[in-house]
Amino acid sequence: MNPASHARTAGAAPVLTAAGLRVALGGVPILHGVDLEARAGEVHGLIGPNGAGKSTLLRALAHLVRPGEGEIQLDGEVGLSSLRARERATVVGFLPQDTGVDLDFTARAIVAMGRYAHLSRWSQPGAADEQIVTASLERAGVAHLAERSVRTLSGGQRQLVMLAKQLAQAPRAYLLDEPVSALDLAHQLEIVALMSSLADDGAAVVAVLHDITLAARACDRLTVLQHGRIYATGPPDDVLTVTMLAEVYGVRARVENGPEGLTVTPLQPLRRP
Ligand SMILES: Nc1ncnc2c1ncn2[C@@H]1O[C@H](COP(=O)(O)OP(=O)(O)OP(=O)(O)O)[C@@H](O)[C@H]1O
Repeated sequence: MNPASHARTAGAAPVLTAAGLRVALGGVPILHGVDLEARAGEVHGLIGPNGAGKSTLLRALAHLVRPGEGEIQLDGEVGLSSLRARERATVVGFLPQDTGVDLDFTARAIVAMGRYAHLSRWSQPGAADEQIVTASLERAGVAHLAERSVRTLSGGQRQLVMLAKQLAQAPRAYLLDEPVSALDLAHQLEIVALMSSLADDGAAVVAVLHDITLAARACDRLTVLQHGRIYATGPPDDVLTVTMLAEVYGVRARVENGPEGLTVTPLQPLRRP
C-alpha cells in the first residue's frame, strides 16, 4: 500500500458495518457469520476462490439478499433495512458481475437512471442532473458511447457504462462486483485510479477482485473469504502470504514486494483446499 492511501484510511469511519451475517440461498447456507466494515475513504478488496461467497456478501451489503441472521448498520446506528429504497440508493450503489442489459436504452439513459435516487417521486431530472450524468459518463471514460444503445456495446463497454450509472447515483458506498473483469489493461488501471479517487472523495469502496496483484495495489484493505467465512482481513501486506495462497487458493505461489508494490505469481496447484 502506498503511504498516501495509508494516510487516507487512518481513522476512517465505517459507513456500513456487517456483523455476524448468515445468508442461505435456496436453503443452502452460504455465509456463516461474516463481519465486515466498509469505511469512508477506503478501497476494500474482497478476494477468495470461486464460490467462496464474495458476491453473496456484496449483495447482502447492498440489501439485495436478506441475511437470515446478523444485520448491516449504516454509520453504526441505523439498520440498512429500515431505510426506504430511494434513501438506501443514496447510501449503497451496486455494480453487478453480470452487466447484461436486454433493454434498448442509450448509455446516457441508463446512466441517468442513477439520478432517480436523488429525485423525489414526482420531480423530473433537471439541468444539474444532466450535468452529473455527462460528468459521470466522462469520468468512466464512456462519453463517446452516450448515444449508443447499450444492447450494441461490448461487455467491457457495458461494464463501464454501468459504472458511470453508479457514479451518477453517487452513493456513500460503492459495492463493485468484479468491476475490471471484462476490461483491458489500460481500462483496468483507469478503474483502479477511479476507485482510489472515489475513496479520496470520502466514499467507501468495496470491490470483488480476482487479480490478486491488482487487488494488492488497488486496495487499502483486503478481506479473504473461504467457504463463506473470513479467513483474514487487513492490509494487503499482512493478508497476502504464501501460506494464505496455499490454504485458501490451493496454489504454491511467490509473493514479492517490489517498487510497484506486491506481486503474486501462482506457480503450481496444490491439493484443493
Ligand atoms: N441462488 C442460489 N441458490 C443456491 N446456491 C447459490 C445460489 N447463488 C449462489 N449460490 C452458491 O453460493 C456459493 C457462493 O456464491 P457466490 O457467487 O457468492 O461466490 P463468489 O465467491 O462470488 O464466486 P465467484 O468468484 O465464482 O464469482 C456458491 O457455492 C454458489 O454456487
